[in-house]
Amino acid sequence: MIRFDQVTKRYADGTTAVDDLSFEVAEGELVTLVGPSGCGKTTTMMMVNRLIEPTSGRIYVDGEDIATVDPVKLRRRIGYVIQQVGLFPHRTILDNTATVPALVGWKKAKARARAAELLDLVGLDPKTYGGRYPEQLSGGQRQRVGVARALAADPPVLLMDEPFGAVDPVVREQLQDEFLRMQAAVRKTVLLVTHDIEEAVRLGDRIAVYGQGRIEQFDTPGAVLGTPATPYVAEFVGADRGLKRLSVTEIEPYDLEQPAVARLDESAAQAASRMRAEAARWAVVLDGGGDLHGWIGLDEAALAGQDGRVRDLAHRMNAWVPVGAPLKQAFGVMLQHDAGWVAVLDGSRFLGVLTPAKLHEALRRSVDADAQGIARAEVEFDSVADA
Ligand SMILES: Nc1ncnc2c1ncn2[C@@H]1O[C@H](COP(=O)(O)OP(=O)(O)OP(=O)(O)O)[C@@H](O)[C@H]1O
Repeated sequence: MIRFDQVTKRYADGTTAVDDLSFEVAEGELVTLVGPSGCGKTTTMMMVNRLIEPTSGRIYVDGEDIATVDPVKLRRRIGYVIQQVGLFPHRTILDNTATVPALVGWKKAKARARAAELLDLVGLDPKTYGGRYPEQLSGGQRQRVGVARALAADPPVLLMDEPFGAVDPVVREQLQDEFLRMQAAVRKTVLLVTHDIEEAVRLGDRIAVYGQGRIEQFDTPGAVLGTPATPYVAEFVGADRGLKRLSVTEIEPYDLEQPAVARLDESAAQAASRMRAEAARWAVVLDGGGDLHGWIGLDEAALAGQDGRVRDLAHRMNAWVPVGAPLKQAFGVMLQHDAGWVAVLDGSRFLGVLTPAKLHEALRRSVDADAQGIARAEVEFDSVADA
């Protein structure tokens, strides 16, 4: 959908901002451009909507050489989101959002209806926020309006330059999540510039890691983290690679441990004897269909004995995550509930639990899989003890 063919940009003072760049972004793909300040990310992006012209080379959008397309017409097909959102201070949020459709000649009512729909899409109720002015919104809300506005004319391509850079980390994570949900629905072809490798990893289908004016590696987040192509990339990806990997490694059934199980309809004594046999101090409580009901401790089960029912003694289990969620989420839930383990569910069906040791093992498996170029399920090692 977007193709760079040997593109070089040299500024008048001799600075080579982008040097012989070739890469391709597929339709519906989200590619993040990441690298240190001054490496040429913004220059790359601004050449796509012809705010900057390349010195040599060609750029194609949807198969068309953009040098032959009128820049104004080109920009109508390309949404642009920047960090300083640049909303018009004297126009309402609704009118700000409707700017581009109005420019391209939509009727006012249609443009506004579209704007309201988009505000809704980015999580701002148009009834509440549509009539406000930019200064009456928080930074994060303004950023969302910026995204809504860029999408208003339904462009197939979206360029985003540090779109979440101006907000605090908590809001940023929230905006990133919302953006991913939205992108799953609208499937734009997106180029997104960031200097934050964590953001690049969370958002990108693929990541272009920039060195000085060049792409050092262009690959999936897992590959960039797992097998950096050059020492430079390894350095950039950083020492806390394990932590970053937590956000991209998904929980699989083979990562899980099978704990002792108590049945909802059995007696506490039965449950206690099974826990003793398995040297377990607690058991998960499942119903007849294998759905998670909660958990029960050995001591309380033993104390209640024959007269106690598991059903009456079970505690609610709030520390759970769906299978396929990133390890980071499981880790977060563990910390949030101060729990030594989290249950992993497929819908409501119980699959197993993730303990800190299993989490560590899953991470190691992921590192080894990338190093050996095989699937994570195929990695074999003995136990966490020899890690
Ligand atoms: N108009 C210009 N004239 C001369 N040099 C420029 C001009 N614009 C950018 N540069 C230089 O080109 C290089 C790449 O700049 P660019 O803005 O693309 O980097 P970036 O990776 O987006 O950086 P940042 O993350 O700081 O925004 C830098 O060395 C910059 O100083």
